[in-house]
Amino acid sequence: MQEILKAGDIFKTYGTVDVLKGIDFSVQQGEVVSIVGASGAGKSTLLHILGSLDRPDTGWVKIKDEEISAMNDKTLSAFRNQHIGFIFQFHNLLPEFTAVENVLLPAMIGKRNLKEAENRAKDLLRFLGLDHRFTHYPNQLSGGEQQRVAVARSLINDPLIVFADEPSGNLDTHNAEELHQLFFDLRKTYNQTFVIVTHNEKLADLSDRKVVMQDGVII
Ligand SMILES: Nc1ncnc2c1ncn2[C@@H]1O[C@H](COP(=O)(O)OP(=O)(O)OP(=O)(O)O)[C@@H](O)[C@H]1O
Repeated sequence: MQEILKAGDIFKTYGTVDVLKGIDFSVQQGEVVSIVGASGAGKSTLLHILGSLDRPDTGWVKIKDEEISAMNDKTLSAFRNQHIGFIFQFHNLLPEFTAVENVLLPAMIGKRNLKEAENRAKDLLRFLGLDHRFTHYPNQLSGGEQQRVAVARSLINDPLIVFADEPSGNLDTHNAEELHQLFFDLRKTYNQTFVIVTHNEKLADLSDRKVVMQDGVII
């Protein structure tokens, strides 16, 4: 298996709080890795740094041999749009855009071929069981469906890796389990790599690897 992400010696302090205290982390292509641990352990902070949404105070992050932690903001922003997908607890869909249009947004920002992107958006929505929802607006979709649109949006640019922060935290048990199954279906069909911060023990147990954090370190 090929290593898709590698990070080392990551430290992060907010004010007087040492949030991350020397983290080493790696992910193989096609792996589904869960990061678990008590509230305040530093999971989201780590995820944001691995996903280039925040920078470490010291340490480095490489995605497919590109040292993203050394990139300037402009280069990093382009790399992020092209190669990294995100799913958050709240889907953050734009209410005035349809399901397909919401999925297309990262492709529009990245100035992709929009006809191709639209076909991919529809393929992804079909894969996620939303073939009958292309022209629906977010307020016409259930919570589980809205989150599946957000999953499709995270995948539109065919990212190397998707980072998810509590993706099922806002869903009931049934919808959460459906969403978790979709991550494994996407891995199986597209060899998609996921790093997921979760408090959901079932998802963590199903993952290929469960990384446990406590007080800013991996235990
Ligand atoms: N932007 C910030 N400014 C100041 N402190 C922050 C910031 N972000 C996080 N922290 C602090 O860093 C610590 C770790 O936060 P983080 O969100 O990474 O934890 P977590 O393990 O994801 O927790 P949870 O499971 O509750 O989401 C907490 O003490 C938090 O208050």
